[in-house]
Amino acid sequence: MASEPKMIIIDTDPGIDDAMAIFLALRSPEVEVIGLTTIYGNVYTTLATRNALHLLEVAGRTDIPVAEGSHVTLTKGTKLRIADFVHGADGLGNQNFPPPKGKQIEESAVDFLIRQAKNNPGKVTVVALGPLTNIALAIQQDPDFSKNIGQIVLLGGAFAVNGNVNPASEANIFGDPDAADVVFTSGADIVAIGINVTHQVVLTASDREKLANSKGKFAQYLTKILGVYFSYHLEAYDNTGVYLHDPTTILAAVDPSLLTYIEGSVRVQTSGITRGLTILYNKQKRFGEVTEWSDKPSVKVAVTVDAPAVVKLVMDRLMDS
Ligand SMILES: O=c1[nH]cnc2c1ncn2[C@@H]1O[C@H](CO)[C@@H](O)[C@H]1O
Repeated sequence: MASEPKMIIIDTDPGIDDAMAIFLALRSPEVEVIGLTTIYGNVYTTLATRNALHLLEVAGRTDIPVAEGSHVTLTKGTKLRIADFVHGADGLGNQNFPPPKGKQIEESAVDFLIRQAKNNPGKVTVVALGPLTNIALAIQQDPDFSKNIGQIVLLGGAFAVNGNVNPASEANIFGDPDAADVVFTSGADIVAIGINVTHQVVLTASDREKLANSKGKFAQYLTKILGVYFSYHLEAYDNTGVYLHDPTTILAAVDPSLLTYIEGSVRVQTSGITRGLTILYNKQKRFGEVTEWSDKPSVKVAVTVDAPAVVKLVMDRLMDS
């Protein structure tokens, strides 16, 4: 294990699986969470900030700053698609938690991301668990951001499989396809974890039972909020388990060897019925014409995952808390 933990910023829209992911990161000695930045997606940004503060209070980690992110898409769109039907109206399984005592920092998420990357060049990993608006804004506002940021590990895309918003599009990319295209073509070191991979990582009803029976503080909390997430998976997929999208993405940052990757350039469809579609060009053919695909930087896209190892790590770390 590396002696110095990797600094990570989690860009998040909590979210039930975000809550699991944040707790998992806090229980992972390989990484040090230096901040949470918030975004819309599972909830609106204001509620994402409130939930991020609440989760840090539950974890006893109010030393970690929360910076509030964008309320609108990169193109200033305000018609957001919020997945309250997946996570509950409060984003955390309709539990009526009290409002957090703490507040977000004055600095915006974008300024926080830019500053942390600049102060620690090559050292900070952003784990992006929602739509990519904040990251795209950082790239646009600071020409050095793509170089300064160590790595961007993002949950997004449906590579050669159907989406979860519609057959074409995965939710985080659909939330801001313009931002996603900016990020994928930025030249930063990018690892994309799509639902082609996260749909293989399932927490079963019996795993949930184990969480419920363990004494872990995080396990106890998650047992309460997971109900809504389980109901949604049963209703939408006839699945008695739930997909561990966000926890898998955190573990890709913690231990990249849990997954395998292919490299190529990724572009995102930004309009029409395939809006949000992610296409990987594996660069095996040299096309004659110069197009919007030519000379785009390569990124890594996850293709396989050691699902049993991921589920075991998630369970072990959440129960031992
Ligand atoms: O059917 C869905 N619609 C919208 N969002 C979803 C759905 N299923 C899961 N997520 C949320 O979107 C991310 C993965 O795409 C995850 O954060 C998950 O919580």
